[in-house]
Amino acid sequence: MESESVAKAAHCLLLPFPCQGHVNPMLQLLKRLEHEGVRVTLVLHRFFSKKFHKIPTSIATEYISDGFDNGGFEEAESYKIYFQRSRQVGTQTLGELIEKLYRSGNSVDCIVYDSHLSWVLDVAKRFGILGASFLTQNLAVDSIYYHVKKGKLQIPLLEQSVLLPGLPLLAPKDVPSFLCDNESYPAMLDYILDQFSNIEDADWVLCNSFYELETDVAEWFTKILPKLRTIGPTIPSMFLDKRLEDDDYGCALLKSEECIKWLDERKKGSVCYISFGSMATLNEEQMGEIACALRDSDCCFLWVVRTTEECKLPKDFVKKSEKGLIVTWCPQLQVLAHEAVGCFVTHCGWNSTIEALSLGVPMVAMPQWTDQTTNAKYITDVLKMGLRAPADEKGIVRRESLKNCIKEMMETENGKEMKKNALNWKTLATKAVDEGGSSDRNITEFVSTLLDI
Ligand SMILES: O=c1ccn([C@@H]2O[C@H](COP(=O)(O)OP(=O)(O)O[C@H]3O[C@H](CO)[C@@H](O)[C@H](O)[C@H]3O)[C@@H](O)[C@H]2O)c(=O)[nH]1
Repeated sequence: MESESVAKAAHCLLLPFPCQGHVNPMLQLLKRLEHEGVRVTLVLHRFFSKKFHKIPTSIATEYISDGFDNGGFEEAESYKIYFQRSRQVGTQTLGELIEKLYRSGNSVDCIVYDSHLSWVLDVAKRFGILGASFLTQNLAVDSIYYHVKKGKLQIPLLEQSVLLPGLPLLAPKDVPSFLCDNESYPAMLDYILDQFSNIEDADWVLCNSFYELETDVAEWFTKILPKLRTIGPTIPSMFLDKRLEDDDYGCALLKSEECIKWLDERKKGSVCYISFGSMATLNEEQMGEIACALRDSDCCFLWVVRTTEECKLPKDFVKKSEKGLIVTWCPQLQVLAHEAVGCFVTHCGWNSTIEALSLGVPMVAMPQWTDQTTNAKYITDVLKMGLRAPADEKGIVRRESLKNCIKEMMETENGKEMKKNALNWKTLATKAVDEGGSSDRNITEFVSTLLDI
C-alpha cells in the first residue's frame, strides 16, 4: 500500500541530451529514483531512440521530436540550424507530451533535464512543474562556462592563464577547447554556454560529480546556486556500493563485442585499454601513431575502434592476437573493473574519467576537444592518477610519446603511485554513493522534495 501511495505522489520525466555520454548518467539517476519509489518516465528524442541497440522494456519511455526524426544533428544543415529548430520543435512536442500524460491521468511533477537542454525549464514553468537541471560534466568545467556566460571571463583565451574560485591555475591548453578557439564552432559554444542562461531559475541543479572530488569548487558554486547538489558518480551500483544487483547501464547505442574472455586470459595489470568514447574522430595520422605505439609497447592492449573509424587503421594491422584485440564497442565498465587492465588511454570524456577513477584505473590522457582538456588537467594535476601524452605542433601524439607514457604507467614506481591514488579515489567515490555518503544524502534530499509534492 505504502509504495502505491508513494508512486502516485511523484512522477518524474527524465530528458537526456541525445548522445551516449549524456544518456548514461541520466539512466543511472532514473534507476536510483525508481528504487526510492519515484515513478519515472524516460523521454528520448525520436531520432536518438532509433539508434539504440537496446532499451530495457522495464523502463517507461516516451518520445519527443527535435524536428529531425531521421538523423538528428546529422540530418540538419548546420549545428546552428539544429539547435534553433530542436529548441522550437522540442518545446512544442514536450508540451504536447505533458498534456497527453495529463489527459491519461499520468500527471507530471518534475522534469530532470540535461543542462544542455535549458529550454526545458520554460516548458516546466509553463505547466507549473519542478525543473531540475542535470549537469553531466563536472563542476570545474561548469564553473568555467558559467564565468564566460556571466561575462566574468572574456574569450577567446589566448596566452593568459585563468584563475577561478576553487580551481587550479589553468593554462590555455587546460580550459575547454572552445574558449581558446571560439570561431570553429560558434553555434556549439553558444549552445554550451546557454546551459547557464536560466540556471538560477531551476528548482534543482544536480551534477554528476561528488563533493570529495571537487570540494572547493562545490563550495563556491553552492553559494551562487544554493540548489546545486553533487549526486555522482552516476555509475551502476554493482560497480560501486553494490546496493542494487544486476544493475548495468541498460541502454547502449552500440552492441558490445566479446572481450571479457580475452581479458580473462591475460595477466593481472598487463593490458592497456584504449577508447575515445562515442563521438571523437581521430585523423588517419593519429590512428597510425597509436597503432604503432601499441604494436611497439611491451604490454597487451584492448582498443575500441568504432566501425566508422575502422577505415583509418593501418591496412596490415592485426585485429586479434595474443598481444592485442580491437573491438568496435565494449562493456567499458566491465573492462575497467577487470584485473587484467593496468591503464586506460582515454580522450577524457567526463564519463570515462569518472568511471576510471571509480574503478581505480590510472589514465593516459589524450584529450581531443570541449571539456576533455580540462578533465585531462584534473587527471594529471588534481587527481594525480595519470599523465597527459604530449602532442606535437600539429596536435598529434607521436608513437614514442604514447609508448613512453604507457610504459611509465604500467612499469614504473611513478605508475604504481598513480595506481595507489586511483584506488584512493575509488574508495572516496564508493563512499560518496554508499548509504549516508555525500551524494547519497543529496539524492535523498532531492527525492524527499518529490515525495512531498
Ligand atoms: O566501447 C565503449 C566505449 C565507451 N563506452 C561508454 O560510453 C560512454 C562515453 O562517455 P564519455 O567518456 O563521456 O565520452 P563521449 O561519448 O565522447 O561523451 C561526450 O559527453 C561527455 C559528457 O558531457 C563529455 O564529457 C565528452 O567530452 C563528450 O564527447 C561511457 O559511459 C563509456 O562507459 C562503452 O560503453 N563502450
